[in-house]
Amino acid sequence: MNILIINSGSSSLKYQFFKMPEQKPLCVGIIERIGKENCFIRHKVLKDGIEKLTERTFFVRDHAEGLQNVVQLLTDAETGIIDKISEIEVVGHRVVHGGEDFTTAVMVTEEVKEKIRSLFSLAPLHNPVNYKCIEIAEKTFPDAKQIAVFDTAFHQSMPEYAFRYAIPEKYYSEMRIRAYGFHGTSHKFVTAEAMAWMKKPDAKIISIHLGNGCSITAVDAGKSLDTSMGFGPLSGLIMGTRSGDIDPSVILHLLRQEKKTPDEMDILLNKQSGMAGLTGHSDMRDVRKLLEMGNYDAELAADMFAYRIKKYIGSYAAVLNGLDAIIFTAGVGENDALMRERVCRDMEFLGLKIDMELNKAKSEQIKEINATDSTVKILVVPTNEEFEIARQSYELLNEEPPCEQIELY
Ligand SMILES: Nc1ncnc2c1ncn2[C@@H]1O[C@H](COP(=O)(O)OP(=O)(O)O)[C@@H](O)[C@H]1O
Ligand SMILES: CC(=O)OP(=O)(O)O
Ligand SMILES: [Mg+2]
Repeated sequence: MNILIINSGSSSLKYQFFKMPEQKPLCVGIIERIGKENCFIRHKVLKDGIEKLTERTFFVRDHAEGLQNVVQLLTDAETGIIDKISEIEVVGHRVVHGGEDFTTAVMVTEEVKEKIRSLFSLAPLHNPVNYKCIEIAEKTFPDAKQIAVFDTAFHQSMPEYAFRYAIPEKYYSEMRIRAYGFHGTSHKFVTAEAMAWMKKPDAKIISIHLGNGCSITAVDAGKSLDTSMGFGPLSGLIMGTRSGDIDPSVILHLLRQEKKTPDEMDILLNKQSGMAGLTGHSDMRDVRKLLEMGNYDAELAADMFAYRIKKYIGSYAAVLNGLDAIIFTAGVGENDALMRERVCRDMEFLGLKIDMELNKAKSEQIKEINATDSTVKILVVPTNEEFEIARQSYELLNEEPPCEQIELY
């Protein structure tokens, strides 16, 4: 079975083409910094045992334009992996918000699309883009089955006392206002990898996903118990352009004082806050350059970013009543050793002690970066949401999981 996976994040579009059930990734690609001047595509194809890499800086306005470029690359004689569009049999889509309705992968139907549309305002940086990609895929690959895998699904195991908000009950019973949690596909994948690596299926793990969007999850024996994002992907950690946790009185004050409209507040909190609001840059690589120049705003923002994560680690260690490992994953978590060090500083009381040298070493695989006398493991686990979506899509169509995991690249 040939399956194309499309993962639209808030700053990127990632895609992979797999042969299933072998789980062989024949093409892996990413478009980064969508909508920005220095937008970049990396497209890697494995053909006849030879790896071929295409990289270029170009400009795409949005994810839809990005996806059209991907389709061209996939079918191009030089860079492609298929001769005909009809060779793609299944398209698996990452969809960020699925509300309470989805706990597993589903076939995309008109009803599912309607549900995704109804959640646009709760995940404004994601659901509209995810929906657009589904529409483009339906037109481009008319014979393929379309499958949706939701970020929210993994967190449906949270207990009610964790997912409810302390507001009048009718807002839950009538309007389903509760915490849903996001990045579930990533948290599920990296914690499963870590449990297998530690040979500990009952491990208590804190999974820290630091991309453009950031979230942290307490996972006990493979089940999500609590997570930092809530009703939408806006609360919790400080992100590229999102504020994370903020006292609601600030929002009320701004609505009253500056007579902001709900849409203006939406833009302020989702697009103009976080690292962008504090330093002028949403991309941690740009913030890192400012840090190297000794910029005060960047130093403060990096301290705030790390401090927020630290607070959640303490709180989730209490939620889990123990801790076997913490995991760093996603763009910042996998690549920014200095940020990992800043987070893990002064955490010895919790049994967390980082090894500076191991932390600096580059690796494409899972790596342990804790000191030998750290009682809690500190792991860097490369996430692979596309792989997890491919597995879940295969399982949906075949009612059984694909064969055992093969080596990824
Ligand atoms: N080498 C690096 N050092 C620091 N940050 C990095 C590095 N590479 C990527 N990043 C960060 O990762 C972020 C993107 O992460 P990613 O998980 O791909 O995001 P998303 O899926 O949310 O679009 C970028 O904003 C960038 O700040
Ligand atoms: C939910 C979310 O924030 O996703 P991403 O980090 O991919 O933007
Ligand atoms: Mg992402």
